[in-house]
Amino acid sequence: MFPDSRGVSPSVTLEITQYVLELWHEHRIPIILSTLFVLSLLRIYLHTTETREGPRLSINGYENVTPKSSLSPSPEEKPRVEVKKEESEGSETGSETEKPKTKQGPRRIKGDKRKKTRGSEAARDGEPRKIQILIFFSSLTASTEKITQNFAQELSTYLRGSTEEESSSAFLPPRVLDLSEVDYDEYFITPPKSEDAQTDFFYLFLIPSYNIDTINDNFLEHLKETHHDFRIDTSPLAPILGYSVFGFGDREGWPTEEEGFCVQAKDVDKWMAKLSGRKRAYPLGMGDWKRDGKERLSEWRTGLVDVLNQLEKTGSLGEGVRGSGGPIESDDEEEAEDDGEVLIEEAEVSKTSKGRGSGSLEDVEDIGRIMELSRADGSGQKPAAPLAIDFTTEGKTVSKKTATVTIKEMVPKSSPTYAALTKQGYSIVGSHSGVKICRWTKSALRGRGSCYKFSFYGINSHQCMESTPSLSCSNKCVFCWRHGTNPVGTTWRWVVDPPQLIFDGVKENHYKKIKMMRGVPGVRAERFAEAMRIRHCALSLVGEPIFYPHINEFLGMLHGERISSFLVCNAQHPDQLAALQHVTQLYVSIDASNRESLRRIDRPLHRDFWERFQRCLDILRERRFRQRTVFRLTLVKGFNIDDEAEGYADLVEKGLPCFVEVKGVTYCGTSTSSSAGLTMANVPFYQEVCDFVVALEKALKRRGLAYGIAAEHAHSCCILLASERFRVDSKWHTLIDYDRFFELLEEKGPDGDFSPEDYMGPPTPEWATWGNGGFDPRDQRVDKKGRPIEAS
Ligand SMILES: Cc1cc2nc3c(=O)[nH]c(=O)nc-3n(C[C@H](O)[C@H](O)[C@H](O)COP(=O)(O)O)c2cc1C
Ligand code: SF4
Repeated sequence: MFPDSRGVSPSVTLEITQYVLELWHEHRIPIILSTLFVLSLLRIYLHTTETREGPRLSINGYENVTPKSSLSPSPEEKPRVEVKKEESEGSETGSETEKPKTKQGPRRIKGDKRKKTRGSEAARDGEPRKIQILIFFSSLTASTEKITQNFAQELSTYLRGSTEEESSSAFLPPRVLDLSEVDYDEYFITPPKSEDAQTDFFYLFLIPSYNIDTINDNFLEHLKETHHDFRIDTSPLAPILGYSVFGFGDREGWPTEEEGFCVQAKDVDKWMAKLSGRKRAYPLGMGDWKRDGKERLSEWRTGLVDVLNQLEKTGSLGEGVRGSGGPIESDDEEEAEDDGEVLIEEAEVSKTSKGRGSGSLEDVEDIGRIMELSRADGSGQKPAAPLAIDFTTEGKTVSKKTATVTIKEMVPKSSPTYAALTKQGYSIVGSHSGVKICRWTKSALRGRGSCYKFSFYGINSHQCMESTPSLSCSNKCVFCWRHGTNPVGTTWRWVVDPPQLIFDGVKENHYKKIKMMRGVPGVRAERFAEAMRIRHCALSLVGEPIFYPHINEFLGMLHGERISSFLVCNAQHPDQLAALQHVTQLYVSIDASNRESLRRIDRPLHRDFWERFQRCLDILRERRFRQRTVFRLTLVKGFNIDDEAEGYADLVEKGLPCFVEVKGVTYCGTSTSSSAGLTMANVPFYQEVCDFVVALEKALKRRGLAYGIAAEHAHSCCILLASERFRVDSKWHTLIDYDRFFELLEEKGPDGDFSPEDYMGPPTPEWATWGNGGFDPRDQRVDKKGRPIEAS
């Protein structure tokens, strides 16, 4: 054997190797275990000392996160406003050293790479977050530019306070950006990058409209292209916190929106909704720069400041806006439903009935429902003809059962009725009251037309609250759109909630629902602001309002806040009707012209329903010079139209109401009101309603009664006959002077002696009178899909 190059002989090497192997075989287990232990320690050490930048998925409020001193020292962050030019933006908003933290798909076409890591996602735990408002404007003749500068200054003051000490908010000074100078790619393909990854962005736009080629067209084209570019996410601006648009226009040249008023602001609003994933934080505002521009802008700013303050506090834009609670964004009109609209609808009934079938049927009034269920008997077959049911014929069971009933809540939270009603959009207040925002309120907020009560009586639908203090009723009308879901009873036998609780609750819930409309496309800032003041209350929703034992106190509260009251009753409670104090307008539903027909249609619970009905007409007649009385007729083809004009004329002769409202029943829903056998075929055409009204007018004239056809609202198939008492100098005066009504109430009290003529309003507008259709010319008519309908 020769020694190797280092002078070690091979035999020695072999020995060493054998020795090492022996050692290994002997101690390998402890060696492996110790190595694993050391590696684990190392791993733990590295893990605990690593800098973590976990994603922050939701913003949980900005309040108190930024000490004022941390925002104020930099001159850049003082409450100043300046027009940022394209060149100066780069250093502020983009940081080339900032690395994207998540993978980026091959979507960008130009500009910087899209970085999914936006401010909020990259936030370090506990570090303050900031909100940067960017105010974009365009201006050709410089007026918008000037307004924008002032606006930014004001907004800064409102959000940050006017002094350094006060500026402890999360808001950075707003930045004003001229759309003719900014690089669109920097702001409108993705939100800009913030230097510190701690800033979220909020976009505002002040846009004048031009029907000539301007920078607005380039800008809109860019928004449109971005949205349609298949390589870019359809909502690439979704990371911004929200946006809102205000438009300037000139009503002298472009009087209405259809004629182009503020058309480009509307377009910016539309495209920003798409690009931001519908983060409209506040409705589109519009102003005429020569007339109400400043006023509208300041109104818009007030609403905006509310939203921004909420954003700072909660990190959310509030319900109704995408990304913040339940979005109700939709371009589709919701199903028709309101006090005036009697709907044939059944969709919910069977479901609810099934739900109640599980042993919760305790009241005799539910016999109707039981009967329906048994009729349906699982076969799903509809009865061939409407059933004439007098529920009071179940007399024995009635007395037996009601005698044992203890006082309970009308609609307990745990009941299927509660679930069914809330699912349908009602807010249940206390245990027996409800409020729901009607489709006309939503429609008016979007400038798409008000209900017939605007045309006939001057009620602003967007300022109207639809509610009832009693969800229970004593009829089971065949066309009742909540038939089967609302409780029924002949007497009040439930817990009674105090009126103040109901009053506060219905208002609160109404406003909550209005606020949820903030992000809905087409809602106008001006009407939205007005809607935050309820001026009318339609006591009619579902159920029988005068059933509530404290109805007069409740009315007093409404009137105390100058909220008018339109109360609809079913002519089954003469005693309560006789005790009713002043309401602005008192309705009685007249669903048939004779006893048999009334039994078939209203399916009353009271045995003496016809006598009760007659007594109510007598009371109405007595009251006609104290209350503004109205007969409401709902026409259902095959039930109460044919040959009944004479019978109705007799009833008018008996009750001598101030007005007779005639309305065709409205069809809604996928199936018919099967329990009653109603179908679409029972819905009269408008022409049929017109023919009926003409026949009724003739029948009244034949009786020597001075009534005439005063107004119409073809859109909702409704026509108004009025007593000649409301015709002055050959002009109909169906409108109401609400201010005068409240003055009279204050002067004379709720039982005071004053007559409907004392608060008669100005003449009915020409467009609402008979023969002119009745659609509010301020609004845009749309079809069911929201497409504009051209005026014929
Ligand atoms: C040529 C021209 C076209 C206009 N077109 C419209 C229009 O289509 N719709 C509208 O509402 N206002 C229109 N206006 C009114 C402007 O929008 C309004 O004057 C606005 O306040 C101008 O803002 P600016 O001074 O910042 O450019 C137009 C004004 C001009 C001079
Ligand atoms: S009166 Fe009020 S609640 Fe009734 S339909 Fe009109 S806006 Fe709606």
